Amino acid sequence: MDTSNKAVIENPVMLPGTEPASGQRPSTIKKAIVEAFIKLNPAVMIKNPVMFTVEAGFFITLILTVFPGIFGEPSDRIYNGAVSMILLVTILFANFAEALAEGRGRAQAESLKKSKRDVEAKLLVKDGSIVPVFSPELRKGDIVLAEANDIIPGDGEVIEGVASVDESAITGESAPVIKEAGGDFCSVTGGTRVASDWIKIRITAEPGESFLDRMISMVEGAKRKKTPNEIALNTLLISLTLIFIVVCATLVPIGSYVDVHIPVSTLIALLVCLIPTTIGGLLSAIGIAGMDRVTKFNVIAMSGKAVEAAGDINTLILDKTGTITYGNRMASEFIPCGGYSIGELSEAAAESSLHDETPEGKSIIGLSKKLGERLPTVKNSIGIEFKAETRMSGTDFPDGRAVRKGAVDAVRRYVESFGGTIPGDMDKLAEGIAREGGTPLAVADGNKILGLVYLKDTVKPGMKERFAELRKMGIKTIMCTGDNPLTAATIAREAGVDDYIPEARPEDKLELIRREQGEGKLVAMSGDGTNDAPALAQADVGVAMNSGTAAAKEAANMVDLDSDPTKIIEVIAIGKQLLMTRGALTTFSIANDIAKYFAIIPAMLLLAIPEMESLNLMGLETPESAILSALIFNAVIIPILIPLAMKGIEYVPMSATKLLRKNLLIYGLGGVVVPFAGIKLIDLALAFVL
Ligand SMILES: Nc1ncnc2c1ncn2[C@@H]1O[C@H](COP(=O)(O)OP(=O)(O)OP(=O)(O)O)[C@@H](O)[C@H]1O
Ligand SMILES: [K+]
Ligand SMILES: [Mg+2]
Repeated sequence: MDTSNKAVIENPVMLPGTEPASGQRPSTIKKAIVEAFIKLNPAVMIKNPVMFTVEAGFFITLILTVFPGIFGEPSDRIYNGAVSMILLVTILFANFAEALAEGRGRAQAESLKKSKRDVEAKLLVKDGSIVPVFSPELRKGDIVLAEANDIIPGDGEVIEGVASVDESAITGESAPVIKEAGGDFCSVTGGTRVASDWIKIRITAEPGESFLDRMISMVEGAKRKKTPNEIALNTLLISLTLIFIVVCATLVPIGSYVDVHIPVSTLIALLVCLIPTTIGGLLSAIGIAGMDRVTKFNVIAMSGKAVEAAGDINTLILDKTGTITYGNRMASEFIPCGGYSIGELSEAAAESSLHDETPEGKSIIGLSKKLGERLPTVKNSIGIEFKAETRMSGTDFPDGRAVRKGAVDAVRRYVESFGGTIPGDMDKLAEGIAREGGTPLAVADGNKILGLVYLKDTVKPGMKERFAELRKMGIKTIMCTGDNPLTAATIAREAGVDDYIPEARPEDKLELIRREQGEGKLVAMSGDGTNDAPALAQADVGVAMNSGTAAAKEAANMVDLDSDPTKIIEVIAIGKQLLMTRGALTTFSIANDIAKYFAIIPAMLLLAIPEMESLNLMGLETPESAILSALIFNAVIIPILIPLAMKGIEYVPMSATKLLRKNLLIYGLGGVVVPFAGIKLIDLALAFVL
């Protein structure tokens, strides 16, 4: 596979607000200009009622340019033409902003599509033979073989074998990752490549519904739905537009009553200046650019709503293994108790893991082999699969013997239910392991506990600093783990989370989220396992680790390609930025319109009653040039604000009230002052040119 297949998400560690505003390639700009014209189609424009109103104004003034007397009274053809052209440019500017934002996503989608080519798959059929088929023909449930250098033909779960897989086509990360059956590392993504060895994969996605498909349609914006926040704002903008249409229309009878004739072009100019065209023109670009920024951090957000919700998160709940830690819990030591020998323990531990496909189970077999243990035979024995509910796994032998291993409290209960006793030294030894942050597994043969397995896992680096950052943002972090209280406490301390909940079953994780939400909080959840899926679905923002299971990724509304649980920090910042940018530009747009009103109304009156020269407070040249200047300002403010809309307002952690005051001062007051200066300058320039 060539390296151009990388989904170039160029600089994953770039912080929000630091990205270059004008980092557009000329070809992207050229495409956006063409798109801006295509979007003039009224059937497309109607989706944006504010700009559609401007377009209607454009058509009316265009007609007036050709037939100046069509509405009875004669009017100035050149003036009508000027208004008409400025309106056209205003619409084009707004369309350009949207096209530019969409273009970025499309470029990303293109590089993703390159990794989504149809490949030949090795379909395994019932009689064990291999039939070559094309990847689009694969259905959910099909079993395929993927060997070294094969492109994995679809999303699925490894059911047999171990292989290293190069996922750079999707994650941009060049180091191959190990994929194996069982546990939380069994999911594979179509389009990635087997680097060595082989695996058998059960396909889990129907054609066209794969992870890559969802990713492409997301970054392409094809399935982009308006978020609740956008819908609310849109309603406000439509209401304002309707109000101003009524206001401008009523000026006609009022004018004729006092025998003042107001030209239609002037009325339309006034209307366009009054309706919120700045925010109306930039609104969708702000949303698209926000999603795009999330993708830049290697996070695939399945909805804009989730990104916005991230901006208001109060609580972050994290799974431990595979999320805060790397999740390759490896057996590192056998610690016998109750006077049993290490050999007896090692044998029972291996027996209990005969059918256990999880990394934990396999590593126990591995350690046992290393200690020279001969592996017991599997013949006729029955595997008891590990379940998050029972927190145990094991083997039942034909002679009635049952060996189990699992969380210490679970095995204790199991043994006690068969009338067994607990070795006196077990708790102390288990405590020792847990205190070091390890996970102790107790091993039982029938109703006897033979000892413990020491499972080691490593906390991902940099967690403490990142959680401290979340604290500064006012977000509470809670680690929720199936592990025992002591191990949980140690890892919680090491990672620096605010709180932890040990011995949590999947329903406990779900319950915790519901409880927090019940208190009116917005909750984010990071997780990787199938047992995290219900919680990921319930959370307002569910972030699945890319290393996690298909179920987790399916349930979540975001997937972090780097499997970094603290990536939520960037997503939160982007969400806040998105909400702030939208709020600030709305404030600016409305403040602007008020200022334009005061510039244009005196000019209108002057046009009708030239004696009222005292109304010309701004000292504008002629009434016509005053109106055209206001209209030109109204148009050019859109492209001037495109970089801000795309880049977003920089988010600095501070209290909400402080933030509001700051933004009101800058964008509210600024919005009132700027147009006066701008209109005056344009008026001077017009006088100079004409
Ligand atoms: N293969 C296994 N066989 C027996 N017991 C296991 C096995 N794997 C894990 N356990 C025990 O079950 C407990 C719960 O494991 P699980 O992987 O479900 O945790 P979890 O709920 O995902 O929490 P987290 O991922 O946050 O640690 C573990 O702490 C361990 O004691
Ligand atoms: K306006
Ligand atoms: Mg887990």
